[in-house]
Amino acid sequence: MAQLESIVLDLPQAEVVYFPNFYDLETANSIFNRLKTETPWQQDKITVFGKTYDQPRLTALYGNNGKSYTYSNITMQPHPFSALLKKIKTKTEETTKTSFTTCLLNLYRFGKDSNGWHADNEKELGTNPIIASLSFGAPRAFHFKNKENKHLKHKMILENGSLLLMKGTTQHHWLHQIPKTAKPIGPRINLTFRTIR
Ligand SMILES: O=C(O)CCC(=O)C(=O)O
Ligand SMILES: [Fe+2]
Repeated sequence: MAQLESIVLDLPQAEVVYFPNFYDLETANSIFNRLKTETPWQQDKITVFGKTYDQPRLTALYGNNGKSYTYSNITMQPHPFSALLKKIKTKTEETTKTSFTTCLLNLYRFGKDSNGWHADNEKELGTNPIIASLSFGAPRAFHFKNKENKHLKHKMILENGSLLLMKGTTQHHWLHQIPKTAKPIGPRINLTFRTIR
C-alpha cells in the first residue's frame, strides 16, 4: 500500500500534522452523506457578554465513557458511538497511535456557519491534549493565530477526507478558527476526536 502523505506544519510551540488524503474521495463523500443524514444534529444557544445567540453551526457529541463535555458554557451529553463512527475512530487511532474516548461533530451548513477563535484547552482534556480533526464535504479555510504574538499566523484549507492532528503544546500557544465566508459553498462536516478523562 502507498504510504499516507503527511505534512508537518512549520509552527513554533506547536505539533500539527496534516494528512490531506486520509480518506479517498469516494469514501469521504459516502461518509459525508451518511453522517449528514444519520446524525442527531442539535443547535445550542451560546451566551457572549450577556447576549444569547444560536451557535453558528450544528453539533453532536459521541462518547464511550458517558462523560459530558463542556465548552463555551454548553454542556453536551454523549450519544453512544454508531458503527460508522467506531470504524472512523479505529482508523484514526491506528494512524495517530492514540486512543480516543469522545468525538465532537460539527456541521457547517453554509459559508455563514463558523467556529470562532478558541483553543481546545478544557480541563477534562488534560494537559497537551491530542486532537484528531477530520473533514468531510466542502473544503473550508482553517486559521491558526499565536496567543503571545498576534503576528504569527497560519492559514490553510481543510480538504474533504483530510485529517489534521494537533498535539503537544499546540493548544497552550495557539488559537484556531473556521472563519465565515461569503463564498457560496456547500456544507462541511468536521469530527474532532478527543480524550476526556
Ligand atoms: O471544524 C473544524 O475544523 C474545527 C472544529 C474545532 O475547532 C472544534 O470543534 O473545536
Ligand atoms: Fe477546536
